[in-house]
Amino acid sequence: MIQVVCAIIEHKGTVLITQRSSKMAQPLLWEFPGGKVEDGESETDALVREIQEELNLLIVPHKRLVPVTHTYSSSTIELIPYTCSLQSGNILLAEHQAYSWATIDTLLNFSWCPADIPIVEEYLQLKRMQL
Ligand SMILES: Nc1nc2c([nH]c(=O)n2[C@H]2C[C@H](O)[C@@H](COP(=O)(O)OP(=O)(O)OP(=O)(O)O)O2)c(=O)[nH]1
Repeated sequence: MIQVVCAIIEHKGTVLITQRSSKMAQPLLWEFPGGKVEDGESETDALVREIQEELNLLIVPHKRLVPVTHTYSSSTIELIPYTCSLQSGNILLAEHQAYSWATIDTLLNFSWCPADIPIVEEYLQLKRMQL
């Protein structure tokens, strides 16, 4: 199974979400940015590396949420989410089509990659408990 880490980057009451480009797998769907964990790499090292490469941002991972296993037509992934904070950098999109700093109450309005939906739901539940 392919392990994919993704970052829920929280900043000023919003979270960063990204739209996959037409050339990527799951084209034009929205996701939490991240990517595959390489051999010998920790989940959090992979996350920090991917966000630097894809978005030019330095992040700090915090809480690991519940991983989601999802089977797409060509492969099965384990998608492992972490809440993260932003340390520094300005967004430069290397691969994605678009990004949005989305407020919590708009998250369900986006067309998500299917594997992300349980993660969005868990995250919304966490946020409601914190209110
Ligand atoms: N990064 C990321 N990938 C996701 C999410 N949800 C989801 O289903 N995926 C899928 C899409 C891809 O099939 C796979 C991750 O591939 P990727 O293309 O983002 O990873 P990568 O940057 O390491 O890829 P590569 O081009 O180096 O192979 O996981 C998500 O929230 N974030």
